[in-house]
Amino acid sequence: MAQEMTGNENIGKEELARRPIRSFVLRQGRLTHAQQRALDELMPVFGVPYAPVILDLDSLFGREGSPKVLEIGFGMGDSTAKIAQSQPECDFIGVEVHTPGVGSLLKQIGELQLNNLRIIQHDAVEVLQHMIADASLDGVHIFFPDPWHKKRHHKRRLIQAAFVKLLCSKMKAGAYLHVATDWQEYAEWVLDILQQEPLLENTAQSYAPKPDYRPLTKFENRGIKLGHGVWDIIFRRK
Ligand SMILES: C[S@@+](CC[C@H](N)C(=O)[O-])C[C@H]1O[C@@H](n2cnc3c(N)ncnc32)[C@H](O)[C@@H]1O
Repeated sequence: MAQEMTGNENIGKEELARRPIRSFVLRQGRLTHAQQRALDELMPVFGVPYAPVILDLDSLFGREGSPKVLEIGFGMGDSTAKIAQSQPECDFIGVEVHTPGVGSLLKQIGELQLNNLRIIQHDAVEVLQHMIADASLDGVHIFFPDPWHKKRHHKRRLIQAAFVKLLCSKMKAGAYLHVATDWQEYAEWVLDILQQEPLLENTAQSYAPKPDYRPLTKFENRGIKLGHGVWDIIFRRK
């Protein structure tokens, strides 16, 4: 995952100048038949269309008081599905822009019959701003966000001070924010930004041990065998 997306050439210079800086570049991904079928059949059931209207999360999941966890950038959704399956008492909202990933997670929702997971296919910044009520989240997962290695691309990194402030406003007191990355320099960047946010406190001295609920991805397993590191950073909302 410490692989930089190089799709900038897909965006016209004018468009780049006009639009706000985003943490992703939309690429045309190929869909498998199974992903397409899942999109056709399950998106109407488990997808929440983007609209600038605050969601009532209890009615979205049809139950009151269950912990609500938001995941940003779930990729192909393998960890998301495993976590939702292992924590049936929690409700999960996964946000991702990449269509094959959305299809992949919908397919897993169907196979595993997960009722505690909903998907929003849209920019997570706008979802947070316009769809998530203040102080409504019990947890936030951001696993392997695009590291945007090059210095001139650092402004595209999802984790920025203003974004963290936005997240804090949506988190309940005591809620957790869990970021994992395999890029050491991004880990240091994240740790530094989270430490500077007065509404957050670190749950560890610096990096946290990997909690059991975050599954080891195939990619991560391979990396560990090659001696590569993964850093978990877990802060709590005061
Ligand atoms: C490197 S991938 C990691 C995927 C997954 N979390 C994993 O661990 O395999 C980062 C993902 O974040 C998504 N992403 C980046 N910025 C986003 C945003 N602002 N809103 C929604 N998704 C975003 C990208 O589309 C990409 O799929």
